[in-house]
Amino acid sequence: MADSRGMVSEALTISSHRQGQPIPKILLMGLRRCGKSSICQVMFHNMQPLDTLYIESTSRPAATVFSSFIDFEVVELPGQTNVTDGWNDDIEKLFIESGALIYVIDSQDEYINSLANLHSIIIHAVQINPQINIEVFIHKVDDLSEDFRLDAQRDITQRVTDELLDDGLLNVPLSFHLTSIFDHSVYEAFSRVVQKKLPQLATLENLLNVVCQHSGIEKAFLFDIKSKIFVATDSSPMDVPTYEICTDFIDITVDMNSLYKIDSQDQNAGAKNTGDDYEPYSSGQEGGKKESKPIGSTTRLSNGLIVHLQQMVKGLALVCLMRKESMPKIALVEYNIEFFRNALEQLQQLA
Ligand SMILES: Nc1nc2c(ncn2[C@@H]2O[C@H](COP(=O)(O)OP(=O)(O)OP(=O)(O)O)[C@@H](O)[C@H]2O)c(=O)[nH]1
Repeated sequence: MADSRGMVSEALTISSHRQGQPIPKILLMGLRRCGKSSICQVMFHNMQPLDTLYIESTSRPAATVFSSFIDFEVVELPGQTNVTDGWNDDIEKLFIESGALIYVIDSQDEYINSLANLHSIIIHAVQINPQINIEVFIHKVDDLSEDFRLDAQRDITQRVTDELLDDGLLNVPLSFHLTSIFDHSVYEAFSRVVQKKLPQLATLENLLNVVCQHSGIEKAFLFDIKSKIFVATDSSPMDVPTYEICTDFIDITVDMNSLYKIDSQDQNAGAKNTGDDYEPYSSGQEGGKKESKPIGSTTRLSNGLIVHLQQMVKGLALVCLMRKESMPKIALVEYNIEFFRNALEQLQQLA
């Protein structure tokens, strides 16, 4: 088995590059069995949460390219990797290339060792790259009651920040998220991590605000269809049920879309184009992309709300919720969304 330095070197070797530059990384770290591989498999490889019970322990670094508005590479380091074990150029390079470090803590286990490990990693990481966002996932909270979750979050936050204060580190960009692969929390947390690294976030949010205001839309999300990470949303308040409705609607639309998938021969014959539009995530390699074939769908929920999904650029979809009164204006909604799509295309070209 490779030692820690070997692991770090290997993580750099498997990294992807675009136009000669390394793709910005999101590091995924944590002690063994804390749930790192499960998060990656569920989010980026469509694994069912219960199937993660059979995942074998990771012994080598693994990389997944997350291709969204801008590209990221999620690099998982095996639990036994000790990046604080001596200093070398590879460790420095790894932290410099990383925009965020997600540290996963198993909340169902004794977390004292995790906190000590996290502390030494933060000290190293911020020394090398003060801009790196440290994102702590307090994970596997599905088995904890609401009170216990909040207690765990309070306790972990307090201990981590106190220790950093003792070391004179006051301004570490540090966030804490309660997560589980058995609900939407891990998607929301990952979305927040990605959003912090999007230079275009403010522009995207403003654009979404304008679309909502002029189209009678109550809430709009710009989702990455494959991972269900939302890269932006408008400024109206967000609640979990709304988010869940939108992500479930993506699943339904994609499933329906696959049911009525038309093969390339039919397309050549001029058949209506409703096929699958995105390729699976590549594992650290740039894969050949299929041509984009937009998907879209609208439905009315039992509570009267309308959900509308329209695919935008690069595997992104706009999912919005409207009141039924907006339904007669659906042509206007689509017209405004078309403007939004054009703006996205322009932003993407600038990126
Ligand atoms: N209850 C619960 N169990 C989870 C969750 N996420 C992962 N697990 C379980 O935790 C165990 C370990 O998950 P892994 O993903 O293999 O952990 P890892 O951090 O990749 O482990 P190493 O590869 O050894 O470093 C598996 O049995 C998962 O089913 C979660 O959100 N809730």
